[in-house]
Amino acid sequence: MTSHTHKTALSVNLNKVALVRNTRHLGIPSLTTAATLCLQAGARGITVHPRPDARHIRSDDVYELAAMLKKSWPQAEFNIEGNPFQNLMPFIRELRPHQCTFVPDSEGQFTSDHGWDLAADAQRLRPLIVEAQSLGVRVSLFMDPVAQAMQGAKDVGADRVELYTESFASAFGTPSQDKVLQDFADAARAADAAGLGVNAGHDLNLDNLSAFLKAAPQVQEVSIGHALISDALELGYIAAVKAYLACIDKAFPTAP
Ligand SMILES: CC(=O)[C@@H](O)[C@H](O)COP(=O)(O)O
Ligand SMILES: NCC(=O)COP(=O)(O)O
Repeated sequence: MTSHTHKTALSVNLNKVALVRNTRHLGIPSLTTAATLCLQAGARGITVHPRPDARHIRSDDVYELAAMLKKSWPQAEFNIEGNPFQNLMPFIRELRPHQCTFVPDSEGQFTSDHGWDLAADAQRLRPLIVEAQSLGVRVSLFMDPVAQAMQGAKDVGADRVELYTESFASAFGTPSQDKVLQDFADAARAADAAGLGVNAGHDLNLDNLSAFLKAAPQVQEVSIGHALISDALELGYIAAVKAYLACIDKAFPTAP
C-alpha cells in the first residue's frame, strides 16, 4: 500500500494517454494500466476531461476508470473535469466521483485557457453545484488567479477552486515570474481565507512545480497531465510520478 505523506496531492490527468490510444484501433496504451502504475507510484488520484468531441477521453474510458478505481483503488480520488452546461453532468449523476471540476471550455476549444466569469455565470452554475454536492461530489471551479474573484466562488457554493496555472508556466524563468507568482500567492491566500479548498493545474511540470507550491502552499491538489505523460514517455509512469512527488516534497521540506 502506498503511504501518502505528501502535503499537496498529485492527481494524474490521463487525457494524453487516451489521445495516443485513439490513433489506432488497438486499445493501447491502456488507461487503466496507466492509472494503476501512477497510483502504485504514489499519485493520490486520477483526473480525466471527457471533452464533447472525445478527442482523447471517451465516455467508455470514464466508466471503465471509475469501476477500476472503485474496485482496486477505493482510497484514490477520481476527478472528472468538464463544462457542466455541456456533457459533464451525466457523468457526475451516474458515477458520483470524489470531485468534479467545472471548466468553462467551449466544445472545440484547443485546450482549457480561462477560468469562470462568475458575474456572468454564477446564477446558472449554482443549481448544478448544489446538485453535484447533493450526490456527495466535491465541486471545484476552474478559476483565473484573481484574488478578488475568490469570494464569488465561495458565494456560488463551490467547495474548492482550481487555479489555472498557465500564466505562471508561461512566465516561469522570465523577468515577470515573481509578479505572476505573487498573483497566485494572493489568489491562493484569498481562496483559503474565504474557506475554499485550493487546487491548481495546467502546464505544471518538473521544472516549475516546486516554485509554484512554495509560493502557494495552500494548494491541496495539483492535477498534472500533459507534461507528466510526456515525461512518462521517457521515464516510465512510475519514475515520472515519483519525480513529481519529489518536486512536491522539495516545496515542503518540513512536511510530515
Ligand atoms: C482544465 C485543464 O486545465 C486541463 O485539465 C484540461 O483537461 C486540459 O485539457 P487537454 O488535455 O484537452 O488540453
Ligand atoms: N486541471 C489541469 C489538469 O488536469 C492537467 O492539465 P495539464 O497538466 O495537462 O496542462
